[in-house]
Amino acid sequence: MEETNPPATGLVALLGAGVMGEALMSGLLRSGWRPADLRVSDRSPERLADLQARYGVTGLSPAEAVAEADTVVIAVKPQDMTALLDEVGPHLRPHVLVVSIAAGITTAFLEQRLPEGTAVARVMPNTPALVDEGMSAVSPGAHCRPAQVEIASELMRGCGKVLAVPEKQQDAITAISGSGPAYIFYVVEAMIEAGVLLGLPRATATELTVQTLYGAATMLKETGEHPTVLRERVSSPGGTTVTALRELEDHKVRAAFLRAIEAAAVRSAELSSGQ
Ligand SMILES: NC(=O)C1=CN([C@@H]2O[C@H](COP(=O)(O)OP(=O)(O)OC[C@H]3O[C@@H](n4cnc5c(N)ncnc54)[C@H](O)[C@@H]3O)[C@@H](O)[C@H]2O)C=CC1
Ligand SMILES: O=C(O)[C@@H]1CCC=N1
Repeated sequence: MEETNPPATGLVALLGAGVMGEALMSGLLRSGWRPADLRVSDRSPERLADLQARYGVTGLSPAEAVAEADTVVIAVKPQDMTALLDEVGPHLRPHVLVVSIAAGITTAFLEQRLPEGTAVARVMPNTPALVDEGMSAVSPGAHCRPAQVEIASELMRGCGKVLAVPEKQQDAITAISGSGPAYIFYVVEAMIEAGVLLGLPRATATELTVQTLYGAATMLKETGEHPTVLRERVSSPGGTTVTALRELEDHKVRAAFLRAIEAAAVRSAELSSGQ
């Protein structure tokens, strides 16, 4: 039989199979890992049974899941991290790589709660991983070798793009690309509401908005043009676009984005201290 599993990750344990855990797991399965390469754990037995039924993966307790794992991916909420680390720490294999995707949780936080010398990597992914269009940023901890950064990157490449970054950038990255899909969905909601306000059927307003977003994102990605250039091309002198943009400027929408994203980064930095 053809060997499709990238061997570097070895057996992967996923702890916490909620929104992001499932996105990552399904990305791995779509990109060559087999159900037998994965051990999955979730606090909710119903959730675990559902994932076992849909993906054919093996569901276990956290301690059982990590016992034979070469790579452990932790995808629980930051508030659940300490209890989980205490539970699995004694069961980790000596040369394991621990990859955490929890917002705000630093590699130092993880290293302090895991056996001395454990290799950890901090990763910030986002939900478009569900459709293989994720954006992940990977940072190594003190004991994580370059080859292990590559293993963490390989895991994330299963569902999108990956950047290796210094850890000091992670709070800003969490605020931009980690939380970013929510800001875009929020803008989309507002545009659809505006269409409905103008009398369009909701389905029509939705189709117009979603395709416009998709087209604009594709232009940004494929042309490599600066967004200002692309925006100016839409704005005819004395026309509709510039009239709308003046309203956005009057309502300080750009300043609101700056404030909002700054607040998200501050919140990310707070999460390691358990607030
Ligand atoms: N949702 C998002 O857009 C993103 C989330 N993240 C991070 O990913 C992590 C997970 O977030 P979501 O998937 O949104 O949350 P979620 O609440 O959907 O999933 C967390 C899962 O962990 C399970 N869990 C909690 N404690 C556990 C334990 N001790 N053992 C096993 N399973 C346990 C829960 O039952 C739940 O299914 C968070 O740390 C978050 O900061 C990172 C990037 C994006
Ligand atoms: O809202 C949160 O805390 C997580 C991290 C990035 C996206 N969702």
